[in-house]
Amino acid sequence: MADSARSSVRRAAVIGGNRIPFARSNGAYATASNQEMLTATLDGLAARFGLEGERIGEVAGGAVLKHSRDFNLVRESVLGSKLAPETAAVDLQQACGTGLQAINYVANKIKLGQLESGIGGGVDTTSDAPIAISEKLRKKLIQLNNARSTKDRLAVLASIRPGDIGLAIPSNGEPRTRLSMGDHQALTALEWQITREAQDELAVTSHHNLARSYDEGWQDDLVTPFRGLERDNNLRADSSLEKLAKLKPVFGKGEAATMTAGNSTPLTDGASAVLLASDEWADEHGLTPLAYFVDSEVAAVDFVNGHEGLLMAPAYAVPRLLARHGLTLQDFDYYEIHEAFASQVLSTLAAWESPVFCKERLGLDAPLGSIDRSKLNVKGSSLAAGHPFAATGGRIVANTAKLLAAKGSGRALISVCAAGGQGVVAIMER
Ligand SMILES: CC(=O)CC(=O)SCCNC(=O)CCNC(=O)[C@H](O)C(C)(C)COP(=O)(O)OP(=O)(O)OC[C@H]1O[C@@H](n2cnc3c(N)ncnc32)[C@H](O)[C@@H]1OP(=O)(O)O
Repeated sequence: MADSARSSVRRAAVIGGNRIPFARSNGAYATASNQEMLTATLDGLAARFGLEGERIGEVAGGAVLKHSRDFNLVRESVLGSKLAPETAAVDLQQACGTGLQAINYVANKIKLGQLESGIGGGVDTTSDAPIAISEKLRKKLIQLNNARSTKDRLAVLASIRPGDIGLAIPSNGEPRTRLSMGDHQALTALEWQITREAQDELAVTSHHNLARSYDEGWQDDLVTPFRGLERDNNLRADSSLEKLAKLKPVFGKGEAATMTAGNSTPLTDGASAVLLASDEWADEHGLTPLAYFVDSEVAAVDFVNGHEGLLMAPAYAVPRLLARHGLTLQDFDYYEIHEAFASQVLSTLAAWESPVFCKERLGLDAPLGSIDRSKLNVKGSSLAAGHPFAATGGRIVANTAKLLAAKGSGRALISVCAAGGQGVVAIMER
């Protein structure tokens, strides 16, 4: 057991996690709701760990895209599940950091003695996205609802102009810059001189690693079949550099146009959940922890004024976490870096290797240095599995816990970039 895990007064044990297979949007789960997917995932966890009818301390989770009916999404999912109805639940949201933050929330409460057991996770669907009506029409409808007389109601109705009638469809854009996340990242990739070839190579490795993990039975903890799916349907086991080289760029312009549908995550639907507990609770339930959730850090960057790339916050969060634990970037057996885009991973790694970035932006005397790339996303990551925003953190933590358990002992670094210029990172150990 590594020092930082041992020194905690109470540890947050990761008992295990699961997820439904992830599906490309508008496909297998086109008619599935967030609640249906999260409930199925919670039921999967309950069945696997004998939690049916059991009161869990708290379930934390969320979705990035929510309908107004989903204001209490996690609690409603718990009520629909086989967990005891007395299980409390909370909704959290930090864009793609949601799942990892939910797990961090539960882990911290366990460490503080506020919880003995908890579940952290998340769900998202871009197929069942919440389409709203235009702002003007919405305001008129509120006036209509508040009108006290028929005359007032008719007056409001008469004031509605054809131009007021419209839809507000959620987009992948940053509200303050109006650029999509892909277009933002294309600029960052150019800044760090990340080539199309290097991005495609990372994408192929992700597909091959995930395909191998299925072949070797690693993904035996998925909740299957779910709506007919047995495995992530974005996975292309036959992915190759030649096939990826044929794809046209979809983000960025001119020399920034290096990102394609193949080296960017697809829009995805899915859910994940992870069971955490104190050592005592695990013992009482005859469950053996796979690993421990040691600590987490969050950072934000000023992308609005162009001071930093939108998805570069993990590059800042990781050194803070390393400093708190007296660790170097090389002190890890596994690196799980969420592949929002291949170039996001590569820009982050390049920044840590850069003496200028590390000195001027991180205030370090020496660069953090490079990582052993054979330890990176060894069972594939979001490029291959897909990225249902809030569900990615749970996928990564559950996978990392299994990796550490299989190895017997070791330490892993997790990094997840998020919209709004934020990043959530964590350390796990066994
Ligand atoms: C949210 C946060 O907080 C932080 C983050 O994570 S940031 C990341 C958030 N996520 C995103 O921004 C999603 C980005 N992705 C997208 O918007 C879309 O998937 C996209 C614009 C990149 C592509 O959309 P699309 O064009 O509908 O994709 P799709 O039709 O599936 O693929 C286009 C072509 O590429 C091909 N293709 C895709 N992946 C491939 C691969 N790995 N190998 C070979 N071919 C591939 C497809 O077969 C398809 O070919 P055809 O046109 O011949 O059918």
